[in-house]
Amino acid sequence: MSFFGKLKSKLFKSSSKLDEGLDAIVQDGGEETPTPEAPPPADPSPPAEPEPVAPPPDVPAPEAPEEEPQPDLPEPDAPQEVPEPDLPEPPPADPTPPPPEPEAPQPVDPEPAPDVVPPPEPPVEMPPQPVETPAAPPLEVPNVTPLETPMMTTITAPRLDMAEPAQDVRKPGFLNRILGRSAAPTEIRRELDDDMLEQLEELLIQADMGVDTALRVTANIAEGRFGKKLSVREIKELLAGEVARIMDPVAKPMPLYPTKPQVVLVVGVNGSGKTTTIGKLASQFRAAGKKVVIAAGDTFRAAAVEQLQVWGDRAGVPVLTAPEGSDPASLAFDAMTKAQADGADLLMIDTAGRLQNRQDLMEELAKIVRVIRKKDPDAPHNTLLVLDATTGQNALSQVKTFQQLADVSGLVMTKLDGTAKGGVLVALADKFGLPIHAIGVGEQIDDLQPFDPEEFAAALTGLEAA
Ligand SMILES: Nc1nc2c(ncn2[C@@H]2O[C@H](COP(=O)(O)OP(=O)(O)OP(=O)(O)O)[C@@H](O)[C@H]2O)c(=O)[nH]1
Repeated sequence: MSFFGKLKSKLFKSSSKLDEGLDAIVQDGGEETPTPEAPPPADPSPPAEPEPVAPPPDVPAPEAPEEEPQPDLPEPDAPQEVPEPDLPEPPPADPTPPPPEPEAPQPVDPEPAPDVVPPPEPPVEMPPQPVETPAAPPLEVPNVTPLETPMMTTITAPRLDMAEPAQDVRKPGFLNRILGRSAAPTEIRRELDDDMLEQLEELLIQADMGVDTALRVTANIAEGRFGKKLSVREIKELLAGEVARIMDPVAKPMPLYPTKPQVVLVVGVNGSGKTTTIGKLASQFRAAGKKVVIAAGDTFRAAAVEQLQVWGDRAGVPVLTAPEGSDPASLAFDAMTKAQADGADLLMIDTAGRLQNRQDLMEELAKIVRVIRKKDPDAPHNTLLVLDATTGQNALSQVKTFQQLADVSGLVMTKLDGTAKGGVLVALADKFGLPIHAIGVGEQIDDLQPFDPEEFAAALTGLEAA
């Protein structure tokens, strides 16, 4: 919940893009319909109405959840014994289901009092959910097991079968009452047809999910729902469910092994966030009690080395450097020797990211690997590819390229904060199935989070926390 709030706010650009797009799609040809059961939008009171269907007439119905679907009969409450069919007094010309009592102050009031008394009920629209304790453990620091258990999600995938619609934004609250509209909760729904599907596909492509993934996702959403009327909320839930389903298999923290030192080679194009990510990871591992050594393998750029030293200081981890222009493989060898001598748990090796000269880079990486294998034939134990989310679809070609250059074992996606291209992560998962170990959501040392598919899906689609 706390993490969700943080991630959601970090991913606001992606989610608002989808949000706005979905609103526009549903409004385009959609029509206002009463919300099926109109549960009160997330409020602080104990929910009293467990009944899934058949909204009670107007009575607040404090308890006594009617057990059968007949809404017509006015509750056995004292006051209105009168027939009064099912239409409550504020009839906003609806189809069938009686509008479920506009201002129903839910929990409290002992007596009905139809709609006279506007209860104070604060006009909460979005749940405030501001501060939150960071809670979520940083980057999984699994213990010594080759195949870590992600420990994070318990797949609560928002299963949707359109029966659990609901608290769509439009809340018939205070303002409506003041304006004299008794405002039965309504929401716009649009029938799912070819046209709408096409618009959805388009929107997902724009959100950087890629054509193939967008087509697959929309096809899954459409399955069994063609011709049905869907609200924005329902579409978001369906979408989030699909995204989570794709992402779930790849959400894996970086595995830790008993080997000492475990060698982590970090690759990626210049500027993707390698240095920053190494610093963040080193800090998290150190906080978890691991002894870490960093090797500044991008010896071609003095600035890169300096930057890594700054991060090493922040993380409280030693950084081994070599003179500018020296052989990175030789530095890696020295670093390996030192890490072994020091009994370090982890050796993280930064590398250059000059894709302009792919051949040179390939040889350089291959040489680093060759050299460290003289010390440990199994090294590197992880090869992390760091990708910048703001590059959108370009991240896909970077994965392809680096898979040719190195034996990529997992991904870290940086800069998910402040980009509208977060959907590319879905495309990556769908296309390559490489483990996503962590996501970068800012420039601070603690802005690296474990990847949680459900939270990511909810944040990406703009779904409110349940
Ligand atoms: N907003 C945001 N910025 C990030 C994130 N990760 C890295 N950055 C920024 O991206 C820029 C590049 O990050 P570096 O870590 O230097 O990237 P690099 O891959 O090491 O780049 P080179 O040293 O040029 O190879 C820096 O300004 C970082 O602060 C992130 O998750 N969010």
